[in-house]
This record gives sequence, structure tokens and C-alpha cells, in this order.
Amino acid sequence: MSEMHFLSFEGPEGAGKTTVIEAVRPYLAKLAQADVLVTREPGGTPVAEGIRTLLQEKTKPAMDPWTEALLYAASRREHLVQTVQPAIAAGKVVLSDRYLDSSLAYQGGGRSLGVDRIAELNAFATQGQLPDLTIYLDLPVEVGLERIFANRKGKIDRLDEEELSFHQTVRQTYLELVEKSPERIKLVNANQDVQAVIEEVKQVLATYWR
Ligand SMILES: Nc1ncnc2c1ncn2[C@@H]1O[C@H](COP(=O)(O)OP(=O)(O)OP(=O)(O)O)[C@@H](O)[C@H]1O
Ligand SMILES: Cc1cn([C@H]2C[C@H](O)[C@@H](COP(=O)(O)O)O2)c(=O)[nH]c1=O
Repeated sequence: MSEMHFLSFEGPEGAGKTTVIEAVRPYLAKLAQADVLVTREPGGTPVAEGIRTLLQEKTKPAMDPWTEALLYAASRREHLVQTVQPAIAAGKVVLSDRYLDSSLAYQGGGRSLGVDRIAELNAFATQGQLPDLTIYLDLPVEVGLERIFANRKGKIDRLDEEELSFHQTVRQTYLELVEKSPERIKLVNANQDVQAVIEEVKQVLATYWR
């Protein structure tokens, strides 16, 4: 039996995570010979979905960055203990649209709170539990934002509206995380036709279940 139980997908805005996750889900179920639970962060439980709503609201004054980091960590803990761990215990493979690396990249990098300090904060929330595999969908931030603005008319959230430099720092931080953890985090080029991205992701998955 494979040791792969918990997978996350990461990427800057509009990288195609949701699209790719839905496309590879049946393929993964077949490969793993297991039920696949697709979930997301922030969210994945009623409490964590409530935190997601809070986080996406535009407020005046803007939310304090450490409050934001703490809310992401709280939603992560809730999601982990209420959804991820029980599903793994039931023999499922869990596929999460974002997890810890999002906080490292967005709060640690984008908000300049520091990757190490955000890692420390989240170590408390997660008790150190990492995904067995993380697929990072990489693309220039302008391409991802363009996809979102073209396709999500009227539903632009707080983070989509950040300065371009914020998103560039997020991407740069993700690339540093890939360099730091090449065993766990696999980069896939998301700046190509969606079918090509899906194929590349399937190839990565196939190497873990032979
Ligand atoms: N490779 C691709 N080429 C062109 N468009 C794409 C590609 N992948 C996804 N899209 C489109 O880009 C938009 C964003 O995709 P999707 O919602 O899957 O991304 P995401 O990473 O989940 O976004 P978010 O930042 O909201 O989490 C959608 O309209 C989707 O159809
Ligand atoms: C988990 C997590 C998420 N974010 C940001 C990244 C995105 O802008 C939104 C999530 O929405 P999406 O539908 O996946 O795009 O939240 C973050 O800043 N920190 C986190 O830990």
C-alpha cells in the first residue's frame, strides 16, 4: 500500500488548482485504489468556511497581518482535525486545494511576516503535519490574475486586489519553498494549455503509485 495519504495543491492566484484537481481526481482514485476527498483551505469544515468568509471580506481598517495569519492557522487546525485526519483514518486519499505553503508564501512572503515565523505559528496549529506530496502550479502572476479577472467577473476578493508586487513576492516565496523541499514539493508549469497541465500533473502522480 502507498504511503501517500495527504496531497496539497498550491499556486498563485488563477494558477488552475481547482480545475486541475477536479480533472485528476478520478485518475487519482484509480491509481490509489481509494476514495479521494477533495477539500480546500481556508475552509473544509463549517467553522473554517466561516473563517474563510471573514478573511475574504474587505474591511476598514484593513485586517492586521498577524490577525490574518492567526485566522489562517486556526482554520487550518480545524480543517486538519475535523476533515483531513478522519478521512485519512478512514483510508481515503485527501486532496487539499491549499495548505501550509499558502501561509508561508502569502503571509510569510507576501505580507513580509517571515517564512520562519509563519512556519513556527503553524507548527503549533498542525503539530507539524505536512502533506505527503505538494503539487505547485507555477505561472507568471500576471497570467493568473488575467485569468481570474477575465473569468470571475464581479467576484474579485480581497487578495486578488493586492498590488502586483505582493503577488510577485508570493510566487518568489513559493519558488524558494520548492528549492528548499524538492522531495515534497513538485513544480508543474501552469502557463500552458490546461490539458497539458493536467497531463503533467498525472505524470507526477503516477510516479508515486506504481
Ligand atoms: N491552463 C489554463 N489555461 C487557461 N485558463 C485556465 C487554465 N487553467 C485554469 N484556467 C482558467 O482560469 C480560471 C482560474 O482557474 P481555477 O479556478 O482552476 O484556478 P485556481 O488556482 O483554483 O484559482 P484561485 O486563485 O481562485 O484559487 C478559470 O476560469 C479556469 O477555467
Ligand atoms: C490557505 C491560505 C490562503 N490564502 C489566500 C490565497 C487566496 O488568495 C485565498 C484562498 O482562495 P483561493 O480560492 O484558493 O484562491 O486565500 C492565504 O493568504 N493564506 C493561506 O494560508
